[in-house]
Amino acid sequence: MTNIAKGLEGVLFTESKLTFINGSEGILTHLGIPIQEWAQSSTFEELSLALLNGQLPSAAELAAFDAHLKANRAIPEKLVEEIASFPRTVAPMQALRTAVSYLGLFDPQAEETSEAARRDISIRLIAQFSTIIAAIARSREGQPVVAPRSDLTHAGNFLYMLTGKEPSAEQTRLFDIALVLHADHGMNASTFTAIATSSTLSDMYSCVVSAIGALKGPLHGGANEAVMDMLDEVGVPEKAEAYINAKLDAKEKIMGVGHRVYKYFDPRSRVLRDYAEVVANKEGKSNYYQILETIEKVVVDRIGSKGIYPNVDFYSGTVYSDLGIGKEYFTPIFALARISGWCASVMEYARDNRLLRPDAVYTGATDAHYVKLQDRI
Ligand SMILES: CC(=O)SCCNC(=O)CCNC(=O)[C@H](O)C(C)(C)COP(=O)(O)OP(=O)(O)OC[C@H]1O[C@@H](n2cnc3c(N)ncnc32)[C@H](O)[C@@H]1OP(=O)(O)O
Ligand SMILES: O=C([O-])CC(=O)C(=O)O
Repeated sequence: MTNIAKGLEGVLFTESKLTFINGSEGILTHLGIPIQEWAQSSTFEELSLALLNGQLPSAAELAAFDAHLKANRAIPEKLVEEIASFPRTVAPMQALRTAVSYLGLFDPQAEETSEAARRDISIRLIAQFSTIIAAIARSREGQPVVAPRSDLTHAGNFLYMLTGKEPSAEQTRLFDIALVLHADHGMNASTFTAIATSSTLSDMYSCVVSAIGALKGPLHGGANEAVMDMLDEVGVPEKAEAYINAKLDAKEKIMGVGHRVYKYFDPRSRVLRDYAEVVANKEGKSNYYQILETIEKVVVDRIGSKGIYPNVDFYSGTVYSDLGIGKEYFTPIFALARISGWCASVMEYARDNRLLRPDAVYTGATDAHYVKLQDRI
């Protein structure tokens, strides 16, 4: 019998020097450096450059990259107007997909696929995702779009554009850590989609637009918003245990748990849980954190033996929510971080490109013949 790798599980299709994951032990490294060290000591800007370059940057390289990002934060006025004209009912990820595609129309380099062009476009996309997502959020909330500032970090400037207020150093740092944790994750569905598009020698904007579409689904990046829906449905911590037991009894999936690669705790979920706990204890306010604690316990007790543990989406929403961000923007924020991984992975694959084209076992009709429309019953 032909072996089918359903969902391409375990299929190795390329080599990469960017990200390593040991799913059974819950280990994640970028360039060999543990994710906990990136979260503790680095910044989103530095990790993005390290992924694009395949090595840790020097101080001068990082300063030049940072300046380049800052200089590219603004988006065309026409795009701001277009975003403001989107119907309010449009989901932010729909808006992001359309806005990034539209942005490409203003980029004279958009159709170029040389390494140098891909790199220039990547830097612009990393910088401009932030401005686009903030503009989408402000417009949906009926508020004026806030122009980017060049004296703030990537994380700080995003929060500033989103809320119209300069964030505290603590808020900026927390958000920066969340961006670092989400920046890259090997051959996940959206990165794979970006690479599949790029493998046809298509352009960078097409790769990224395809990736946004893949990230949007609730089995991937959309799970962070779905977790928040679940928390709102549970309402109070006392109801969490019965709620999860009922879902599991009904063989329904719990959002924010389970992962194709991790069969143990996702290390990023541990970092985010620690921050969520600190915020909850300090502010004494987070019902959400207490509900998640209970859900985690029930899930690990009941289906941990199947390798189902909290993933990165499980605690990220509480962190964003503590920063005052609405749940509709959680998945675009995932994209705000993952754009670096998409671009770096596309560039890495493009250096040794081969068209991606898997196959299916044919199980349809054989020996059939065309029947004229009028003769069909
Ligand atoms: C950033 C990210 O993309 S991280 C993932 C975000 N997605 C989510 O949080 C959505 C919820 N999780 C899931 O749907 C899955 O765990 C996925 C899609 C992430 C990975 O799934 P897969 O590797 O395809 O595993 P699959 O869906 O085949 O499940 C395997 C078994 O685990 C169970 N399982 C998997 N995830 C869950 C879950 N979230 N809740 C309950 N049971 C689950 C399945 O029911 C199945 O059980 P069975 O063998 O008894 O039928
Ligand atoms: O790797 C995956 O399958 C999902 C993903 O993007 C992540 O966990 O960050």
